[in-house]
Amino acid sequence: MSFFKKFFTKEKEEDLDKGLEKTKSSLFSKITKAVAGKSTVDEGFLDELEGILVSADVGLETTIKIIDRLEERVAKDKYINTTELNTLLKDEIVTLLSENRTENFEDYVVPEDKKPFVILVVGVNGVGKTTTIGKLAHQYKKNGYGVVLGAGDTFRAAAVDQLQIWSERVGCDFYSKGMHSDPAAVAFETVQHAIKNDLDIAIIDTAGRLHTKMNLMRELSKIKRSVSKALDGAPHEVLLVLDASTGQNAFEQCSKFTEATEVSDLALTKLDGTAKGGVVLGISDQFQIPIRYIGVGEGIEQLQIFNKQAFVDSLFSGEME
Ligand SMILES: Nc1nc2c(ncn2[C@@H]2O[C@H](COP(=O)(O)OP(=O)(O)OP(=O)(O)O)[C@@H](O)[C@H]2O)c(=O)[nH]1
Repeated sequence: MSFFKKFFTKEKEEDLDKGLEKTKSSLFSKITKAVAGKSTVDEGFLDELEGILVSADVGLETTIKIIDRLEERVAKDKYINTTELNTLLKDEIVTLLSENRTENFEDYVVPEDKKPFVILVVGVNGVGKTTTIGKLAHQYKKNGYGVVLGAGDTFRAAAVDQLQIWSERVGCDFYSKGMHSDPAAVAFETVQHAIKNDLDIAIIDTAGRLHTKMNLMRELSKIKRSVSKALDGAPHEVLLVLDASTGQNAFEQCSKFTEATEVSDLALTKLDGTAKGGVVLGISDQFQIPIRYIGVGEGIEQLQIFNKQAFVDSLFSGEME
């Protein structure tokens, strides 16, 4: 059985379909309507498509890329009926996602030679950072890993408390030095805690305040330095969490964080509550950082490993019949 079939259960597929409903009805049903009955791809259609993609927060640059490619393919392949055009569009979107190193990765697994595997989670307040950390810890625990959560967002009492609640819910370790403690010290000691207790994974929360780029840069590099002092080669993953429903704001945050630190992976949350699912395409294209996870609901199981084919299939599903 292929990985895709084994891992992508019926339940997950339904979650994804439901999670993408709003994007689907705003973005892709508009596309399908524009496509319907067309036998040539003319200027008018391309203009219409451009407008639809831009309004779904795909971003202008990425939209132009998609349109250009479509034009090229259509000229080359001497097109076309409606279903073929739809397939071409799907192909181009999957290709675009592949070019951005968004490879399908298999299950919640970390390399054996990196123990503890240290994940630094960054992003502004309210994007779903704590929830994403909790969901991640849950998945790793389910796969038999020992996990500790480090409360590195020490600026708000609620952040520390919420993380503790998640650790209790998941049944994993929790490390905190309380509110107003030095986040770099928390990060250092969380890694030490993992080493001492023979744990496999340390997931460290950070505050990610965006007041100035310099401050953010200083804060994150201090945390990174202290993590690498605790364990050579760590952090192994810097995960930036973005709220997909904020559309263009998510682009801006991604830009600020990637300027401030090296981000290795992205999680896009709250796709279920938004029609702006197009940001997935735009962000992965513009920043060339793999999208690793998508949040499709508040439930503990509703953090999915991003699968580009499943994503595109779901977006286009139920259309064109
Ligand atoms: N619908 C939906 N809600 C989500 C998702 N991810 C997180 N949320 C909700 O978003 C809200 C904010 O999530 P938090 O995890 O508290 O966000 P945070 O970034 O840690 O923000 P603070 O803790 O407020 O700093 C919560 O109500 C979550 O349940 C998602 O994928 N879908």
